[in-house]
Amino acid sequence: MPYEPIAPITWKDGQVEMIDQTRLPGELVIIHPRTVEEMWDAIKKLKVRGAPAIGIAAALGLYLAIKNSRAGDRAEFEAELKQAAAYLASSRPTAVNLFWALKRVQQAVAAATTDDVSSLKELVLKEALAIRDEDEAMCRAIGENGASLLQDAEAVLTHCNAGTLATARYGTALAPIYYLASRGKVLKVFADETRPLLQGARLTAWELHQAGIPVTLITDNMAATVMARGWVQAVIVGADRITANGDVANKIGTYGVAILAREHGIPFYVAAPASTFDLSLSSGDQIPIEERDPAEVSHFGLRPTAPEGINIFNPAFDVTPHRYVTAIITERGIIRPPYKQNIARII
Ligand SMILES: CSC[C@H]1O[C@H](OP(=O)(O)O)[C@H](O)[C@@H]1O
Repeated sequence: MPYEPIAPITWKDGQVEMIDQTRLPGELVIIHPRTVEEMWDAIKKLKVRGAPAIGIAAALGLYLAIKNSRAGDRAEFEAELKQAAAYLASSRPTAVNLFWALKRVQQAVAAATTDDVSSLKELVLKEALAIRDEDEAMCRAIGENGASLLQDAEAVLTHCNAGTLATARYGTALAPIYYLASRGKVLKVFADETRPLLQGARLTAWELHQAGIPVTLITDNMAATVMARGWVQAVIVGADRITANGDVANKIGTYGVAILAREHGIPFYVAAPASTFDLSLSSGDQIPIEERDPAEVSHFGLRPTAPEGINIFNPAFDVTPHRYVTAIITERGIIRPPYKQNIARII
């Protein structure tokens, strides 16, 4: 039986079941957000994180917000739903999947033929679960589509975590690695630790090790040496938002890895579902970049690693210009330059 990567967020026995990713790799802790406020907090604090997983969490957060609604009619119900969507949208600004999912659930309710509030409540949950199920299928397809690009490689480098923990299951950047492994082609993976929150060390290394895939953890400043020594034949990363021209917002540090890959003649692949594309933005300089608590940079847990009172810059994402992107792997196929035309054709 091929290895089945873990699903980070599901709906089971009438409640959200979610891995608290801030507790990994030391402990596998399952939590059950019961209110929209608890879901907002889980997204904000990266208990659930990764663009597709954030979208699923937001959609389920909408259901938590309205499941006990006492709205007297459809108009009141839709007003409550809109208010909850605005609240969840305030949790994190960069991953477009969050906004895409909130909009999709609201549109499903708007298109409903019933005015019965109980039926509309059920519809919200049904749409949230459809988003989750479809994301799992998209990740499988990304795995299959991406495999053709990696099948001749021995090792790849990845940044942050775009694995099963960032999606419904299987991941985006790690999906081709899981797909190939299930067919007997086991790639080696070099995982950037990915400061400051260490998604690579804590999450990518953990999930690949669980899957029996040989993973080597490196600090972010080792990527150049790994490439210079010829140890990797490709780089593959996820994305939080891709604009109409193919610019890619992803975890801070991705842009630097892309430049290093270009310098070393190594292909730089981005893996993402269609729900990560934002065609309303023409280029990456329009993408809102989340800036987080400076303490994430100045402390290692509770231990200060920088003097008090200094300036700290802590953007959670950067933007890689499309010119550094070799190809974008989606569930609909592989998109190559010229990106503006080919994204418009495929997405
Ligand atoms: C498959 S989307 C993964 C994407 O999201 C991560 O950001 P965060 O951990 O802050 O949610 C990172 O940018 C990953 O590449």
